[in-house]
Amino acid sequence: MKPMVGDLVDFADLSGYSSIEEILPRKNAMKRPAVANLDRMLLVLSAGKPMPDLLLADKLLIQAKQSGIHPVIVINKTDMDFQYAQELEKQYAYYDTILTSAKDHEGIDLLEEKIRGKCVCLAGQSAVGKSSLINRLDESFGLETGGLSKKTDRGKHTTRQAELFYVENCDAYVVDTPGFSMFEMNLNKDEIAGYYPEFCTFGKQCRFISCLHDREPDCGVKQAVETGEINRERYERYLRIIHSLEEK
Ligand SMILES: Nc1nc2c(ncn2[C@@H]2O[C@H](COP(=O)(O)OP(=O)(O)OP(=O)(O)O)[C@@H](O)[C@H]2O)c(=O)[nH]1
Ligand SMILES: [Zn+2]
Repeated sequence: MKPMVGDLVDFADLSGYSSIEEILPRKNAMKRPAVANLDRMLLVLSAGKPMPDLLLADKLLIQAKQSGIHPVIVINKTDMDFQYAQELEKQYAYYDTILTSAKDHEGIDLLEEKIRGKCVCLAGQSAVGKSSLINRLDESFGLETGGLSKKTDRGKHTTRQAELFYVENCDAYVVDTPGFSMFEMNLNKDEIAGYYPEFCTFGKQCRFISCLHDREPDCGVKQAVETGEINRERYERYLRIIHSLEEK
């Protein structure tokens, strides 16, 4: 077994260095970012540049739930577009969500509440502000942060590897991870809906137990999309995910 960030290990203290003797059993592990033993995954979205890739966000939320890790959505850069930040919050109304601005030191108290006494990772695209938020938790970390590429308006991938920090005033372990955009899911299309908290409520009204909420008649989820109880954009991205899995 290869060690992962977040692993608990038995180690031997040798002169000048330590050697891992055994990796202890993991309570969970995620593939992307590759981190073990998490209590929470903090999915960081940007309300300004770079514009959030919400398909990636939805896939990461599915992965967290599949791994048994509670996701928290952190909508950062609220100073750039507060209205859009609120729109995102609405779109993810079924999730635990906080609004922050690492630049203006806003919402850092909420972030502290979410991580207190826990082991968490910050995940998401490059340049959404993961390292900046960790710096706000303890300025002595002095993590390097990066701007956006002028050409593409995308992040520059400043953080290159996952790294664990201990935040003393919250008694929390926080993993900073490199931003990424590509994400392949290893799931069957009929499993996906079960990872959408809003679908679980309305799916009970579907005529068919195995309803994929796609082309089936009398579908509770589709009805809830029509009445606005389920966010249409979330639903349309769900269809993109299951159709891409069908093609595979
Ligand atoms: N306006 C604004 N800019 C921010 C905020 N948070 C971070 N930034 C800026 O966004 C850029 C990227 O921040 P990082 O903290 O490096 O982002 P990251 O998510 O760690 O990026 P990677 O390490 O590439 O994955 C930097 O120029 C930060 O100063 C914020 O709340 N508001
Ligand atoms: Zn249905």
